Amino acid sequence: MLSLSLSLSLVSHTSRPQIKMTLVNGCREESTNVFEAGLRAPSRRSVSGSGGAPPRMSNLNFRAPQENFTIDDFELGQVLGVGSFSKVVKVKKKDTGHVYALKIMDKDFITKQDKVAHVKRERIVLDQLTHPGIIQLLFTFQDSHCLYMAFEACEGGELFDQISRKGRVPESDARFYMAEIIEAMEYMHGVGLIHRDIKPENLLLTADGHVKVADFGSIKIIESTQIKLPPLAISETTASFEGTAAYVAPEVLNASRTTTSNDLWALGCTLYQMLSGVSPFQGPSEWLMFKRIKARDIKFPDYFSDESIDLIDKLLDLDPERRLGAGPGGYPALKMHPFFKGIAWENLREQTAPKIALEANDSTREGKNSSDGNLHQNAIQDFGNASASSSVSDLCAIKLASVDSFDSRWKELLEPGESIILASKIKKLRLLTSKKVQLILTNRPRLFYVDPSKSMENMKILWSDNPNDITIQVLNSSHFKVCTSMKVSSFEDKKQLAWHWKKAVEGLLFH
Ligand SMILES: Nc1ncnc2c1ncn2[C@@H]1O[C@H](COP(=O)(O)OP(=O)(O)OP(=O)(O)O)[C@@H](O)[C@H]1O
Repeated sequence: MLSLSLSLSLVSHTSRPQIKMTLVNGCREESTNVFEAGLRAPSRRSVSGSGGAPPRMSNLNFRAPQENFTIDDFELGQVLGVGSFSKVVKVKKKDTGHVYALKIMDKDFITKQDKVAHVKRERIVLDQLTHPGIIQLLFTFQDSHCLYMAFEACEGGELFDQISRKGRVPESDARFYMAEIIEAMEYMHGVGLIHRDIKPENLLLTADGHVKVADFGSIKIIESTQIKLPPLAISETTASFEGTAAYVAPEVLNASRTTTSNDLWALGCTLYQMLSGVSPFQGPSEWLMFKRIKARDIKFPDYFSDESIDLIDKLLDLDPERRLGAGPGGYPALKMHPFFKGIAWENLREQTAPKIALEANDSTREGKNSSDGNLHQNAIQDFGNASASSSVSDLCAIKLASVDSFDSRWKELLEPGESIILASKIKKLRLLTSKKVQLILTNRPRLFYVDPSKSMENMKILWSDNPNDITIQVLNSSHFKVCTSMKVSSFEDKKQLAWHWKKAVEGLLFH
């Protein structure tokens, strides 16, 4: 069993702040007791959508109950993901054996980061949503340090990881993922909710490969919404501007009214990224990315089919009112687009989803077909491994270690007991030139690089002595900076693993 103090320390590190934009209107909360009374929502009318009506919330009862559990009621497993202000860990309830994804948030940290409203909104909104394509909140609890939200576990990881691992998602797979995302978006928009952060990192896969939309902290509700939020939480959503730079719609940059159409733009970017491996408006800085978005400066690779180009083109319409799905034809028009030919919309969740690509070098899972249930079996077995391990950062390291392929040459560079967490051949950028180096992160922790064309002894250490003296600044999915008090070094990872580097380093901090 992992110690709680260890498991919570990582929460105080932001993992994606550089690309995530948040300009909330600054309401601070009087309390971090966001899971408690005062968030009473009156009962609602039923709503349309294939997931059925949100539950009625009479008399303050949350559908996902506030339990009196403690963290000791759970066996902790692997880290499933690290968010800007949370860590999500796979847990098993000791008495029932049920497995959940437990989102753990440090109360002090979310208060300091002004994220209380974000957490509260997510809790209240998720409680009212019922759709197979939306991550389900099951229960919450808290202790004096932390808030805990238990979700159904999406063992297949992020759609982002599938894109990274496959390089590009085959069009038939992208079609299926798109159909499932569209069904969930139709439901969300139908109940008057704008997600505002649709992107491959927030689209999670179940063990059998079906998509679920996650991360409802940035939502905004439209006037006719059927979602109930307490007055304070409503005001917090009206004067805010949130999202992720690469997927943000041009009208958002022009400070126009937020509409459901913003999510359709992000959906177009997501399809482009699935099919090409990269987002459509990449740029070395946010400013250049925004310039490209506003100019709709987009280039389609030769291998894109005509149908996919046409669909992306129509989702990335500069006019939000003409965007496919938002225009007069609404969702039916979007679903009838020729790209979706062959999709049987009526029973997507019963169909076999695309096969999940597992992490390279994952010997325990390799060769196993996710759809045969083995992934789930392995996930359960993870608890045994987790208990034997000494810290959450080790677990995070285990997850990240297999991101890139390792070469026995680098082992010569290690000290006894030291092992590689992440290694990749990437470009070290200088002012006018660049050179290819092997960047290596180890569990000591140590971050160094070597020039493979030169002697192995000639390693340059970027970080070793002071474990907390490092920040990884991600500029976009391929560019990042390693910042220590001594120097700043810039890198370009063509495999788009910038976020993996950040996650891997942060997984080693403060334990
Ligand atoms: N139910 C789940 N099952 C599996 N993994 C999950 C689940 N929920 C979240 N994760 C993983 O944890 C990561 C962080 O979760 P989440 O996005 O909810 O956190 P956050 O702190 O709100 O982050 P951010 O706002 O920066 O995206 C996700 O990107 C995902 O990889």
